[in-house]
Formats: sequence, structure tokens, C-alpha cells
Amino acid sequence: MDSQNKFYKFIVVGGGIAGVSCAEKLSSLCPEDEILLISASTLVKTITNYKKITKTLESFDVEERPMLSVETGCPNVKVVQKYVSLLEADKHILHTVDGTKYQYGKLCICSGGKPKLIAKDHPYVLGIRDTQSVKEFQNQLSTSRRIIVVGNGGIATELVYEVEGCEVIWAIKNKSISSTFVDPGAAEFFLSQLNKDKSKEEAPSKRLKYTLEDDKSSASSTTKLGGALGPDWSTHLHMTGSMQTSHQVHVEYLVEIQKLFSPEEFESAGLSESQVPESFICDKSWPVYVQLTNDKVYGCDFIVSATGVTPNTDPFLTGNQFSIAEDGGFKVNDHMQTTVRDVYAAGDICSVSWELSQHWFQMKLWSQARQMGVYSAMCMVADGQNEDIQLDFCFELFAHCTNFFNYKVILLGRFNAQGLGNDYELLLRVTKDLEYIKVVLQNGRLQGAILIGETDLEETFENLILNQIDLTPFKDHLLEPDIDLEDFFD
Ligand SMILES: Cc1cc2nc3c(=O)[nH]c(=O)nc-3n(C[C@H](O)[C@H](O)[C@H](O)COP(=O)(O)OP(=O)(O)OC[C@H]3O[C@@H](n4cnc5c(N)ncnc54)[C@H](O)[C@@H]3O)c2cc1C
Ligand SMILES: NC(=O)C1=CN([C@@H]2O[C@H](COP(=O)(O)OP(=O)(O)OC[C@H]3O[C@@H](n4cnc5c(N)ncnc54)[C@H](OP(=O)(O)O)[C@@H]3O)[C@@H](O)[C@H]2O)C=CC1
Repeated sequence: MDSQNKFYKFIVVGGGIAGVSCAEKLSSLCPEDEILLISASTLVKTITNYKKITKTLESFDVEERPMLSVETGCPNVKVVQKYVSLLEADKHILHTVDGTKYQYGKLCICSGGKPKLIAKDHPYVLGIRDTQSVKEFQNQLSTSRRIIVVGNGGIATELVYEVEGCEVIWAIKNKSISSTFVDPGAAEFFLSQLNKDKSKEEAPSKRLKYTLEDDKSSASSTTKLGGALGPDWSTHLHMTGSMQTSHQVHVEYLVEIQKLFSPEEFESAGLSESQVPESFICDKSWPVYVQLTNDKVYGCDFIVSATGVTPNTDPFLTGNQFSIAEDGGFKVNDHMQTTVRDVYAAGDICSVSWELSQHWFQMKLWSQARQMGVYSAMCMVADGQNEDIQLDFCFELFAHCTNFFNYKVILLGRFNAQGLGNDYELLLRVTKDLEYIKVVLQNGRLQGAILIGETDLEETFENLILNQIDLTPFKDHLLEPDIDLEDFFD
């Protein structure tokens, strides 16, 4: 049993990758201190087989482990599974939902986020975040003939590719698919994969460590707060509807959801399914109907709202003067400090508000959550000892490695010319179904790149972004397939 008001020099809230990375780093930096990790979920996220691919790109396996493993790996980390219900920051006290109070010297909040849904508490609108929500999705899908996926980011992009045996209407606000991550050119490259028969495909070379079995605790019935799934979450998951078809995806561009109707409302409004693509089912009454802003109406079994993340700040807000960013996260400075004394934040819960380096920006991603968790631990310790600490090198260059439509995708720097205005130049090399390479230049210098396929160019382009060499004399050869760029710039 925890004694009431026990003092811990460091407390971390959250068993996702940010919280666990923070606790592990604190443990190694301060082996003499007892560190408390409080998490609403019993499974925690850890990383194994960590490898650096380049200076900023990393590869690793993600594992969900029972709490005990963290305790075993870091003997001075005590883990409790509880929901934090209140923060009294002026007294440095955390309350958990069972009435226990914990006193801290420094606190790091890594409570992540939850899906930002198009309709809250709607019985036919699902969000995907943790193991439990994926299970719910799989269950519902197994009896479904048509679903609507809303959103154009990471989850939607992966989901529409994986779902089989069910019609998918993909409703996006933009002119091209997957626009949170890639430009219209790359979207065009992916488009041919959308309805491809995957049975002829080689198994993707993804790693998978998630277990969907018996994770009763990852989203406890009271709190519903499991850690976010991460890289490779969708691989090998059975995402199959009730029909005998492979893929059947139809994209509705430049639309949002205008209104949801129950079958009764649908009937009394005198509506009918309108402009449903030919070959899609029209002979059925559906549990829910969706009117898009282009006025088309689709019936479906349920809707997946893959429309981003809202930070879990609620329990920490009452009585505390946090500065909150536009996306709802805690603003943090370059020491990962919030605006409340001795309270740090890392991962999806925080919004960086320091002056960013030229080629880095925040996206709510696994790699960034891990890096922030580690760096916040370093800051907590350095601040406690009044030591100076430099912003970590990982915040110099945005680098993301993922997998879309069975292609390796690497995003570097300002890969979509974010923040560059109109004064930039794009170079492209595209080989249909094989590779898509786009580089962004400004004043002759490389600012970002999208590398799709096995291009082997990541290290060279990373260096060219970091060292900002003037590429004007080489520009015309930069993407020539027969030139070995590594030799060129040695
Ligand atoms: C389906 C899906 C797929 C993804 N795929 C990728 C990918 O391929 N690549 C990538 O880079 N990123 C991916 N991401 C994003 C990535 O998973 C997240 O950015 C990252 O996991 C965030 O980690 P976190 O530790 O900040 O938050 P979370 O993982 O959300 O962890 C938050 C933790 O805090 C706990 N908690 C919350 N509130 C409280 C409270 N009040 N008291 C106690 N504990 C609390 C929760 O129980 C949980 O343990 C994906 C996300 C999702 C949802
Ligand atoms: N492979 C990877 O790297 C993956 C990463 N993730 C991460 O997990 C988190 C959750 O993923 P996801 O939910 O896909 O979030 P994302 O932030 O990736 O994408 C959200 C998408 O929803 C759109 N959107 C937002 N509100 C609405 C609305 N009301 N109607 C229609 N569209 C809307 C956004 O458009 P707009 O931006 O124009 O508002 C955007 O296209 C993200 O942090 C994501 O980065 C998830 C899966 C895979």
C-alpha cells in the first residue's frame, strides 16, 4: 500500500511511450531516487531492438508489457495503475481517483490524447486509439457491409488499405488522399494501390508486437484510457467485413460530414441514398445515414472518425494556470516545462512553444513522444541541479519513417514545403509502382524530402538538409538514378 502523501522526487503520469521513456531515463540518471510512474493502463509501451538508421531516423519494435517489466528493468521505478483525477500544483500534490495523494518534487505529465471525434458519444461513430478501441472496431466490422472513414491522416490511410470484405467510403476534406503526410503527387502514386488485390502481394516487412488478447486493463471500464497504438498497429490485424470482396474503396474528395441520420430520421426527412457509386450496395436499410457537404447521402453500418487527437488535459486543469495551445495541449518551453512550476509535459499531451529550428516541427508521433519523454527526464534532472542543458539534437530535423500502402515512406525536414511560402523549387523522380522521390529546395538548399519505396537516399538527404550546402551547381543531377550521390558529396 502507498502511504498517504508519500513524497517522490520525480513522478511521471502515463504508461504510453512518452511516460515510460521519461521514467526509464530518470531511472538511469538518478539510480538512487525512487521514481513513481502512475498510469491508468496496466500495459505499458516499451521499445526493443532500437537502431539508429541515420542521425535522426530510428527503427525499433514496440512492445506492450505488463507493468512489472518496467519495474524489473528499472528497479527504482515504482509503477501504480491508477487514474490521476486532480493536480494541486501549488502544493505539489497529485490525487488519484481512489483518494490517494502523492507529493512530488518534479512532475512530468505524459497523459497522451484521445480521438477527436466528429460526433461525441454517437453509437455509430468509432474512434481508434488503443487496443480496446481496435477490438471494438474489428467486432463491428466483422458483421459490416459498408463503413465510412472520415479523415485524411495516418489512421485513415492505414485503415482503408487494410480493410477487406467491406465497402469503404473514404470521406476527405482535401483534393488528394493522405494529405496530412504526403503531397498530391505522392497521393497519385498511392492511388493505384487503393483497390489493389492484396492476395498477390508479398507480406509487408513490418514488425508487430501488439497483442490484442486479454488486454482488459489497457482501457479500463471506468477510464477508457489505454496507451496509443503505434507503428505497425494495423499489420496482421484481421480487419474483415462480412462480404467476400477484397478491397472496395471509394474516395469522396473535398467533403465533410454535414449530418448523421438515424433510419427513422432518414425516412421522415424523405431522403434516399444518392449518388452511391455503381456496384455499391443499395438494397439495404442501414443503421445510420450520412449526408456529406456535397449533399450525397450514404447509408452505412458505422463511421470511423479518424480525425486527429485531443490531448488528455482535463484532470490537471482545475485550479492551475496552464498555458494551453490551440490544439488543446500544454504549451512547453525548450526544457519541456509547462507554465506551472515543476510541471513538465511530453508526448501527445504537449505542444512545443519554443523557437523551432528551421527543419523541425511537431507532429503527434511515436518517435517524437519517445524523444520528448527522454529529453524531459534530462531536463527535470538538470533543472533540479541548476545545470545548463542544450536542446536535444533530435529537435534539429523532422524525420519520420513509416509504411503506407505497403511502401516504406520517409519524410524529412519540411517535406511538404511547410512554412516556405511560395518561394521554393521541387524536384521529382517517379517510377510507377516502384518509387516516388520529391525534394524541396529553397535558395538552392535542400529543405525537405519525401522518399517512398526502397530509395536508399535517406542518409544523403538528411546530411544535405543538415549541412545546407548550396546545391545549385548539382541540382540537375540530384535525382539522376545513375549517380551515386554519396560519392558525389564526399
Ligand atoms: C492507431 C494509431 C496508430 C499510430 N501509428 C503510428 C505510427 O505508425 N507511427 C508513429 O510515429 N506514431 C503513430 N501513432 C501515434 C503514436 O502512437 C502516439 O503519438 C504516441 O503513442 C503518443 O504517446 P504518449 O505516451 O504521448 O501517449 P499515449 O500513448 O496516449 O499514452 C498516454 C498514457 O497516459 C495514461 N493516462 C492518461 N490520462 C491519465 C490519467 N489521468 N491518469 C493516469 N494515467 C493517464 C494512459 O492510460 C496512457 O498510458 C499512432 C497512433 C494511433 C492511435
Ligand atoms: N503511420 C503513421 O505515422 C501514423 C500516425 N498516426 C498518428 O496518430 C494520431 C491519430 O491519427 P489520425 O486520427 O489519423 O490523425 P491525423 O492528425 O493524422 O489526421 C487527422 C485527419 O482528419 C482530418 N480532420 C480533422 N477534423 C476533421 C473533420 N471534422 N472532418 C473531416 N476531417 C477532419 C484532418 O484534416 P486537417 O488536418 O485538414 O484538419 C486530417 O486529415 C496522429 O497523431 C497521427 O499522426 C496514426 C496512424 C499512423
